[in-house]
Amino acid sequence: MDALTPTLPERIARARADLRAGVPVALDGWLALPVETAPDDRLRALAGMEGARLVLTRRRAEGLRLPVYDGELTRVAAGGMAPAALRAAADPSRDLAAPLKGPFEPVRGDPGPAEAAVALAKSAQLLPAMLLARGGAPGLTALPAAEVLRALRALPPLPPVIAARVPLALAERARVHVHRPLPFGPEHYAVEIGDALRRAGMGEAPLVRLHSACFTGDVLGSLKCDCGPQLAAALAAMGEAGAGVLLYLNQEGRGIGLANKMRAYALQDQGFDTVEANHRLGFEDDERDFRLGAAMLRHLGVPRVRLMTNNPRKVERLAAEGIEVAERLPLIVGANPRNEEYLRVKALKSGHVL
Ligand SMILES: Nc1nc2c(ncn2[C@@H]2O[C@H](COP(=O)(O)OP(=O)(O)OP(=O)(O)O)[C@@H](O)[C@H]2O)c(=O)[nH]1
Ligand SMILES: [Zn+2]
Repeated sequence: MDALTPTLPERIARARADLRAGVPVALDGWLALPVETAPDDRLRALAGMEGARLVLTRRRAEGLRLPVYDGELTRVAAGGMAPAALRAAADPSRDLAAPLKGPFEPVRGDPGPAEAAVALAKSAQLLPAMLLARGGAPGLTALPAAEVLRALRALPPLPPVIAARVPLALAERARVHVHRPLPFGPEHYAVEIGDALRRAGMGEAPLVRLHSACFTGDVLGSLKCDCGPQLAAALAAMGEAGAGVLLYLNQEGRGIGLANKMRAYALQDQGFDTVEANHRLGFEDDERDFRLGAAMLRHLGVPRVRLMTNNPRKVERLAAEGIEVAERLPLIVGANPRNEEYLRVKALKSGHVL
């Protein structure tokens, strides 16, 4: 392969853009099309092709009361299925409007590229519902399914691009570092407070916060969660200590993206809790990859941390990646009557320590 030929990770980046644009991707002789973004005529065309099937996650299948799955996926025959029926099966925020779905006929046997197709949809932050059929078309991004799965599980290189001083109201001596995943993906930010990096170099364990993006909480001041107050309290504590590192990971909505988080909120308005809503959409309750945080800490030269979190999974994930968590500091702020239930469910179902 020469230097001008796109590598597999580069072709995967291109495939993610294709899927968001509603363009199918070719996987091992199959076409894979996301139900969420595909235009109706394209869904109809694929549903008319040989072997047409709808691939959903087990989570979504459970929501549809479809007790047919192999492993984490469900495949149902989709030959001739109308676009509206496909969309209703894919998108539970339509469950109230379109309560009657099916009957569905399970597809068994060789799963083909089903798993890679769903993994690509998730990595494009689309609903994990893919229409598959045998065939090809000119001009499509073509990928080998098994290698796609391996590549999507791997941690991308996350080099720092640039850093500059940004004095903050809560911590005047602050620098913002931008880290950019290669070849392509959302950038993540490290906010360095005071002389945290110098002190880390001398063996001290600085205050560290792994914060996941929450547009509604961080920017709008939403009362549905505790993100905004946690962000402010972490920065204030670091400012006071004169040192700290806040990693701002662009994993909105626990990794499902803002559109899906709003779908989850719509389901929560119908009575589902934060975990159930994720499952109903076809996602796991937490789709974040905390290895990103560890990679950024390694780049910054911070091997030991005092981690501000109530989430034991963050401690475990960092430790598994070789970052020593010298201490876990609880970060309990921002409780209010509107997020009482949300915090209770996180403690009950996601193991958060209150
Ligand atoms: N899918 C989904 N995401 C949510 C919901 N409420 C908040 N979030 C997201 O949850 C994440 C909260 O992140 P953090 O505060 O870093 O993590 P945490 O797991 O609560 O752990 P600690 O705050 O460290 O104790 C953000 O990405 C929010 O956008 C929800 O109801 N559904
Ligand atoms: Zn939030």
